[in-house]
Amino acid sequence: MRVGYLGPRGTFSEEASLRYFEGQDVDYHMYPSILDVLDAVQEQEIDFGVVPIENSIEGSVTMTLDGLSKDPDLFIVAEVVLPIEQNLLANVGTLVSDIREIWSHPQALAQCRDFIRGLGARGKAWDSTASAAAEVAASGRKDVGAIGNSWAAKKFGLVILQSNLQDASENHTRFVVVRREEKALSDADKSMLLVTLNEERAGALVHVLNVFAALNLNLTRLESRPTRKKLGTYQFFIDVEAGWQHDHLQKAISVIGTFGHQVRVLGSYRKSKKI
Ligand SMILES: O=C(O)C(=O)Cc1ccccc1
Repeated sequence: MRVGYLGPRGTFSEEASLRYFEGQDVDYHMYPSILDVLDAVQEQEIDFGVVPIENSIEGSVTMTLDGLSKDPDLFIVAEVVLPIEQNLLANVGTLVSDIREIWSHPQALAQCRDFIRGLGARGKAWDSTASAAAEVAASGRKDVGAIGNSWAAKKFGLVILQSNLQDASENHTRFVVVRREEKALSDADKSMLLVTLNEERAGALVHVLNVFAALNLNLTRLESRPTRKKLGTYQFFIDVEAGWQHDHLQKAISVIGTFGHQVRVLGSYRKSKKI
């Protein structure tokens, strides 16, 4: 089975993939961006893609949400929640006080905003934490550092100047495992829906939410993203504690449909246990 994730070696996405597929016969493929992973699933270059979707400090990975909403063939079949420990990585001989720039993935920079400001350094965005680490190593510079996984330090010959430096000690990222065709798992106990309202009218969202409440369906997340059609218009990503085949969820989807709104099931899977 072919599994793709955001590379190069040493990303948090790699860690999530290895943990989720541990013990299985897997041929791993790395891609330079999250959108490339989703495209590769869509084009069936790989069977599964593993992408980050949400972080406890910084919130949604908007690139993933937008990629999922754009592509009607993608389906989430699992989630993996990983503890994230951010580290300051640098070339041997670098002093923390000499660091002027910190390179990393935007999610990692955001998780360490206070730390970076405290150093008086500037952040610079790369496609992944590990690509930032690789670039720091290749540059040989002693006035830059990278923020990332301790695995990346080993892979690129960097030293860890400081560990566990994210702005809140509790730091978890939820990754999702995506495949192309729908595969409804009979033991799924959680689903992700994408609701697009057909009109803007007072109470439209409340009516949708009331359907879930009336059917005793617990919502664990509600995230809005712009429709990209007009300022002030949104789509809603809704996580529900019920498998896709659950009677109540089927009923909710059909009732919301009768209101004229669009509902797409983005995935259905078993709730992750924290690793
Ligand atoms: O860049 C990485 O290592 C990723 O896998 C994306 C990411 C960045 C920060 C936290 C979790 C995932």
